[in-house]
Amino acid sequence: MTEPQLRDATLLVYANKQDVPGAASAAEVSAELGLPSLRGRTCFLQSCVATQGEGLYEGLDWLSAKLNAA
Ligand SMILES: Nc1nc2c(ncn2[C@@H]2O[C@H](COP(=O)(O)OP(=O)(O)OP(=O)(O)O)[C@@H](O)[C@H]2O)c(=O)[nH]1
Repeated sequence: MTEPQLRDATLLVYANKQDVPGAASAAEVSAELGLPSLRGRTCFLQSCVATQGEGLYEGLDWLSAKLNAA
């Protein structure tokens, strides 16, 4: 995401399997990916439990809003 060619990219990251004991938290995933240090980039990390559908639409709603605004 730091590459100049990706300056207009929109990135949605799912931190999945939040129901699994010991799963990396959303904050841990974000830190591991270096998202907090990204400047001037459009990205969002959504925690989710894919098998139960939790968090999926929230992430897609964010993505949809960003793409519609672009
Ligand atoms: N408990 C739990 N299991 C999940 C979740 N999402 C996916 N799984 C399970 O994880 C297994 C692997 O799912 P895949 O869709 O094959 O994902 P993958 O990327 O190929 O494999 P992984 O790296 O294990 O996620 C399947 O048994 C899924 O049912 C979740 O949110 N919670």
